[in-house]
Amino acid sequence: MLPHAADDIERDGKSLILAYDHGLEHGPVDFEPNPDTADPERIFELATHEAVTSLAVQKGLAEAYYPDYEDEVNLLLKLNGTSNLWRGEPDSAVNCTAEYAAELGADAVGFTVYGGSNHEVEMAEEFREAQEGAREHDMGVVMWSYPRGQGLRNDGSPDVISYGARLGLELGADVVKVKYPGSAEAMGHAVEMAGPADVVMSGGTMRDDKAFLRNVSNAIDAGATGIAVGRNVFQRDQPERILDALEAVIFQEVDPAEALAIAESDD
Ligand SMILES: O=P(O)(O)OC[C@H]1O[C@](O)(COP(=O)(O)O)[C@@H](O)[C@@H]1O
Repeated sequence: MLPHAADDIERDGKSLILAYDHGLEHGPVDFEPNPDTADPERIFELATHEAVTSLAVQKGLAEAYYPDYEDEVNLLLKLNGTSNLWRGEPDSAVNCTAEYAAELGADAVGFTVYGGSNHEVEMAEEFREAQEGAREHDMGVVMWSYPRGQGLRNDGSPDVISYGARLGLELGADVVKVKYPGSAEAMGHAVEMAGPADVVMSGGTMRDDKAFLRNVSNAIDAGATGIAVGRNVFQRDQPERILDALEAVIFQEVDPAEALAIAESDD
């Protein structure tokens, strides 16, 4: 087996990926709850929090901001992305090569694959190029494995999410990012299907602290190695506080209630 290529974006085998590709994927609406977060500088600063094992951004933000943060932040460069202005069958334009990601100092590359979309075949071919390019440059590969498309009735069902986790393993990802399937049991199945690939849960839309941390804790108990989270951190009034709590849940495997108490005592 290949040496674990994702070590550079993990801490003790666990990850907290701070995702900040929302300006492309969803647009400015995602910054409205916490307007300061429209400024990428705020998020690069946030990514220096010790809980964060990598920051996932698109090429444009990496070019503009990463040179000032390369000593403090691990870069996970997304190589494809789509805007919310696109109304077609799920697809994602490749906007960066693995070679250029390496030139920008990336520790790993990120790539979205919409299994089940009418564009699945070309997306898998594009992923091949990204994955093999990453191997040449010793960068880890993180797949955003989000099955969806007109042929899929329930893209949030545990079976579909487990299939997405397996796609990551089959196509050569080191880390597969999947939506939380709703229970620890279902997450455990996804983890099992991913075999040696690590599975991280996606953050999702804003939840209250306890419900959110409970899902993360269940995912960790089920064998997930962490989370890739955006809105559930940066849309909060105090993003650092939830990072403190996530650090306790993910890396110390502390119960969510205790993790929140720790975060409050740090205020
Ligand atoms: O395609 P969707 O479901 O709208 O979500 C895409 C977004 O979700 C993520 O995968 C995770 O972000 P969140 O934690 O905010 O859900 C982002 O990287 C991406 O922008």
